[in-house]
Amino acid sequence: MSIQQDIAKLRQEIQRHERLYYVADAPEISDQEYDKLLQELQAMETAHPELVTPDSPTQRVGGAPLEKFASVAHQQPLYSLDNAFSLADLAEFDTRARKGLAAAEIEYICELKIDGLAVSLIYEQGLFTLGATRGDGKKGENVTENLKTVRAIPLRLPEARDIVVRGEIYMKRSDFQKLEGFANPRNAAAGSLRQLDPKITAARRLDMFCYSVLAEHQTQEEGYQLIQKLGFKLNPHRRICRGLAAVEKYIQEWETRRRELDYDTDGIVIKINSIAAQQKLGFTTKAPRWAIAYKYAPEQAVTRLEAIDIQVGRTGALTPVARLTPVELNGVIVSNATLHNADEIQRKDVRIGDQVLIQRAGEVIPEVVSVAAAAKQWSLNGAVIERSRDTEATRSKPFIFPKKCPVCGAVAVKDAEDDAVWRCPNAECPARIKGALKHFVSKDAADIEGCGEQIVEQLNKAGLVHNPADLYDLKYADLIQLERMGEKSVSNLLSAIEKSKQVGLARILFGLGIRHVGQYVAEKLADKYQAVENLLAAAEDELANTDGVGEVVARSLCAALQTPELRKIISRLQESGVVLSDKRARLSNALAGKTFVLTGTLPTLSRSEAEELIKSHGGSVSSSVSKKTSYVLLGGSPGSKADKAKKLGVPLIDEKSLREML
Ligand SMILES: NC(=O)c1ccc[n+]([C@@H]2O[C@H](COP(=O)([O-])OP(=O)(O)OC[C@H]3O[C@@H](n4cnc5c(N)ncnc54)[C@H](O)[C@@H]3O)[C@@H](O)[C@H]2O)c1
Ligand SMILES: [Zn+2]
Repeated sequence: MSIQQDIAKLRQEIQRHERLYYVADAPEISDQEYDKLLQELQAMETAHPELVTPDSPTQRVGGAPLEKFASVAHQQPLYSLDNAFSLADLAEFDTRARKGLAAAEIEYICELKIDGLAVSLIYEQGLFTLGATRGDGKKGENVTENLKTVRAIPLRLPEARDIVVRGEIYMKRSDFQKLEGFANPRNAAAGSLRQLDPKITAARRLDMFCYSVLAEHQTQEEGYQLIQKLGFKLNPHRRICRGLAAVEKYIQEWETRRRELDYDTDGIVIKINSIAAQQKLGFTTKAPRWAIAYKYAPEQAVTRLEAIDIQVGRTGALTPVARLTPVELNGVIVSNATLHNADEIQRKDVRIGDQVLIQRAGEVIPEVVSVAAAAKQWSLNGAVIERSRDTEATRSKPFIFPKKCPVCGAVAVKDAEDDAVWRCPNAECPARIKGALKHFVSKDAADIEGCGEQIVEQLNKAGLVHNPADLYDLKYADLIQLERMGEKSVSNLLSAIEKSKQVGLARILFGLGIRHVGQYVAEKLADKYQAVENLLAAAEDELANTDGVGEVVARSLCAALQTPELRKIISRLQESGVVLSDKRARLSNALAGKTFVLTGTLPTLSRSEAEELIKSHGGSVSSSVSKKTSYVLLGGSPGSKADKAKKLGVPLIDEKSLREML
């Protein structure tokens, strides 16, 4: 084959993966595999510059916009970023930039590279009027209605100005774990943002960090401070680094620290801080010359796949998990890896007994990347691993995805033909019951402290708890007989259960695990209906008219509320004294009569948690500082509210002092 044909073939292959990734939100290969293909193409084109075409993946950004949304032309293109896969690549970038700017040392700003998808937000006279995905960089999809459900996006700014802000939409790991069926949080974020029904987007709780603003300012950091003051959310971990050595230090520091974050990152973005310098260097067809993305190498290891277990979640989703011969992956012994779903197993042709390559990129749970039979050989840290499948001694067996739920034996079903996830449809399935109980007691729902996975299992196994209502019938005499339960733990558990009666309608509604009723929808319903009786009496079309609830949600909710099982549980909860009205649980009156204004990021509480905490102790929360404000609760990188408070002499307190007041 000629080099020309080789290049054409590789381009086609890359373009196919781009369509799968950007358009279908269903990548077939990992990002690292994709990056490798792109690097290969880049190397071939560098050797044969005459063969570069304008439509080559090395020359253009992203994927085509989906047709189901209206297309939006970006006023200024949304670029991609060039990559550095090593410190040597980075040094080259620094040298080039210093030459271009005739500078001895450059002031950079280093940021985490959030693994989500880029969007552009347009404000006119302070009003959020248009939000679009990046698309192919020049044209994106109009997803304004969906973006309006993202709480981190202000709908109106404190000033009536025209401004364009860009950033990354992402899904928190903790929220991703509550979902089933997506490969990773990025995928889930992209799939959630590109829903035709904004109510579904709302239920998924997306978040956003901003990283660019088209406005007048001298430095990148100044731009950030400007938009932070306007109420946008910025990642707090950015840092100004003077010179290459400082950048390298930042990169090293975050290599491990990023694991502690509640969101995936796939590298570090290094930008030149001065806007004048940025303008001087400009852009290539694909990316700015004044910024680069440093990508961390994924941690990989090779081991044997011993078995594939099927886990059954609370919604019945059957998730395959690989049991591995324990192996060390960057200091941690790993014995499980996710296989996502049946289609993934088939696509990768993963078989029991295979040597498998596992890796952990930004995420917490490692995944199976490929099997030895598919990649003829791998070289890993210098060692070459040969394929092993077909010798007599290591013959591996294809995995046949079970047609039945492995726990209860019910025949598995799919919600839709093209759905990748098989589900157990049996509401009485023990695995689903346990999953549902764990969900009910969890932090965002009834928040029964100390009632972890083990206790739930124990209570269920002992035949004491079958559904949420049973929890409130538990007696001291029942619990004290359980293994490992002393007097102290029994009374702690009982008082935690007692306390949970006051969490209010929204959380209990969420905790009941009704399909499509996430935290957001539950809050909207509680707001509108105030008491569970009103909700039970509501007709489907009335429910569908609720802010935040659409037809799909209303139908599933209405059907669920009609079932005698759920009605019974609700009435039993009520009889037990569980508050099923929106009256916020009053924990104390410590803050009665006090008004708080929140600004900046708090160390341990999210903004809504802080509001909740203040209200539950009798305080109130207001959005702007005035003479009537009692306290301004101050977090990291605060906005203009802090300045205003100082001017008016309103006391500033931190999270710790708030807790002390309680
Ligand atoms: N698996 C596949 O089949 C497949 C296919 C295509 C693309 N991909 C992956 O998609 C990515 C390439 O696409 P890309 O063009 O979006 O490039 P990129 O993700 O490497 O870099 C550009 C993007 O980084 C994001 N970003 C995150 N934090 C940022 C910050 N602080 N400042 C600026 N930007 C920030 C922005 O969305 C920006 O558009 C790669 O990770 C690639 O592996 C994978
Ligand atoms: Zn089952």
